[in-house]
Amino acid sequence: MSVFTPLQRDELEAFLAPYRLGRLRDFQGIVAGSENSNFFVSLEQGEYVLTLIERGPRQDLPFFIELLDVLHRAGLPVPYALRSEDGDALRELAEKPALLQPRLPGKHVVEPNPHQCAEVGRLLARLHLATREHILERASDRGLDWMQEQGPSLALSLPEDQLPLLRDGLAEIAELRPKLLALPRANLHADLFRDNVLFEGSHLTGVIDFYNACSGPMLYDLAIAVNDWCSHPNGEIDGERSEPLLAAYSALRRFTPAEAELWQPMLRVACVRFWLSRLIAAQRHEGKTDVQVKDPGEFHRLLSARQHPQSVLPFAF
Ligand SMILES: Nc1ncnc2c1ncn2[C@@H]1O[C@H](COP(=O)(O)OP(=O)(O)OP(=O)(O)O)[C@@H](O)[C@H]1O
Ligand SMILES: N[C@@H](CCO)C(=O)O
Repeated sequence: MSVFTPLQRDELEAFLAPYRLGRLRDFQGIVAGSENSNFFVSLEQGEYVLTLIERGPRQDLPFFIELLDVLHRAGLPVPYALRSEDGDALRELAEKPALLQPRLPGKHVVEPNPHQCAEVGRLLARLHLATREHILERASDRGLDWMQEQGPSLALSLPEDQLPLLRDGLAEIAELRPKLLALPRANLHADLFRDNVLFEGSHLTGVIDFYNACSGPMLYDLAIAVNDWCSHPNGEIDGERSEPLLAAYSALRRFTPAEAELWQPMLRVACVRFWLSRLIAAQRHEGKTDVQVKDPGEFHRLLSARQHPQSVLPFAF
């Protein structure tokens, strides 16, 4: 189970008291998730999620809190940091930065249908439209520079037959970097996988885990989402799911010609990013049975399949 920092009931009760949400009924470590420690917390006044931040620079936490406040005010179904009676959103528990957020309803979908994919496209467009006029600047700590820095040494850990694909991916990123960075920008979720979205039936009820959020090209968010939501097991894109996702997005924000031109490379960039981060996580947690480690090989398959165009951006709509 991915709870890196176990909690005692009395330390949790002391932490929760300043929120004035009533007595602690129950709490439980959350198995899903691989980066932070999360707990479902049941209090007299409702259901909440406590997150202990395990990774990443502490100085960025005010950015996440502010972004979620902006998105919450824009009516998006996101968690946001509750304030203690002293007005503090970011506190400390077990020597880790800690946030208490409302628990959102719904469940993750593993095999999304076209309607759910369209909901994801709409959600992303709303996120981008809510932030693009007043972008909260934060460079991704897993952006293009990070890929260029980490890629070559991680490539050495790969089986020889996978090496050329990663090397080509990194070379393409180096070549296209100025064009990618010139694309229209907003705030991005930058990790919109199925396990970060909640649904009740076909209704999208929550988007969680904004700890990779950053500022950057909006197209990158689409590429990350299409790769995860719309891929067949062999890595190829399923048009039955990608078309509704992209069409629902473009109904709210039209793609530009530059975005249409860079769509295929952007899908590959998003593959490289998660291939690398999964390789790092697999090395870091090797041999541990209590940490959820996602398969890096999935992004090898996706990147192989992305060598040939399978999806077109509907920019001419
Ligand atoms: N606000 C919330 N409402 C409902 N459930 C939540 C909420 N926050 C987290 N969860 C649950 O906790 C799980 C883990 O949360 P999260 O994805 O944020 O963890 P993480 O370790 O940061 O994950 P990841 O591995 O995706 O980076 C989610 O899959 C979800 O089931
Ligand atoms: N969503 C990521 C993990 C968190 O960044 C992945 O599936 O590799």
